[in-house]
Amino acid sequence: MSGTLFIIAAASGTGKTSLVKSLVASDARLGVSISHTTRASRPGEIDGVNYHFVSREAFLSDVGAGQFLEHAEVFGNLYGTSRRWVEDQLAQDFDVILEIDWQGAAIVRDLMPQAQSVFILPPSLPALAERLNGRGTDSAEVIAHRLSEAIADIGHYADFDYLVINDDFATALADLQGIVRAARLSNRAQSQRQASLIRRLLSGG
Ligand SMILES: Nc1nc2c(ncn2[C@@H]2O[C@H](COP(=O)(O)OP(=O)(O)O)[C@@H](O)[C@H]2O)c(=O)[nH]1
Ligand SMILES: Nc1ncnc2c1ncn2[C@@H]1O[C@H](COP(=O)(O)OP(=O)(O)O)[C@@H](O)[C@H]1O
Repeated sequence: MSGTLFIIAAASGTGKTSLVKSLVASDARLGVSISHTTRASRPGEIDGVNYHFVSREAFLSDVGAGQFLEHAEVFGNLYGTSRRWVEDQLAQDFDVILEIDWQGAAIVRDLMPQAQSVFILPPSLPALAERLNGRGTDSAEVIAHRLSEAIADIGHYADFDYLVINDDFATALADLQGIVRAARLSNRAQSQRQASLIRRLLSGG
């Protein structure tokens, strides 16, 4: 049996990082992949905790070396998921969350069709703008760029297995916890079915 892979995506400012942080804190079997990025760190972000902050040259060299499970350019910066970390965690039966954009989600879905994907929606576009402004981490220009992409990002909602609305935070968190629980039960049922099939085949039945 291996761990379950979850993909979580949302337009910038929806609240995915906050939700994933609470989700992971509430569940010892769940870990979040720390992406590599060429984006500059925001005040308060820590290298190796929020992201691995790297130069464009180092990132492209890692791409050439096949280090990323997926990578994409988002808002003019490169982002990528470490292949080794994800594979190791899953092999050790830990569940893994990838907090990635819709392009990365499409790549991972092709590579690992068993991944469970969740798209998080904001309650409204004004609420999204308020959250991006309220976060206080980005310049007006960066915020405008993110908002201008929000509708296009949200347009990819139908590619995902689940939709969660992040209006009330506690409700959205409970929805995510429910999705994780259901996916684990499904994963367990599938491995049990395979195990019993294998037993039957090996016993000549
Ligand atoms: N494809 C891909 N996207 C990523 C990765 N890490 C982060 N992202 C996405 O890049 C976008 C920008 O992330 P970030 O700069 O942290 O801004 P935020 O979404 O406003 O918090 C978001 O959609 C993230 O989900 C990654 O490893 N791969
Ligand atoms: N349900 C919510 N209601 C109000 N504000 C929220 C909610 N969820 C998150 N936020 C706030 O919105 C801002 C953006 O959240 P963040 O997790 O950084 O979003 P994302 O990772 O999707 O860009 C943060 O200031 C966060 O505290």
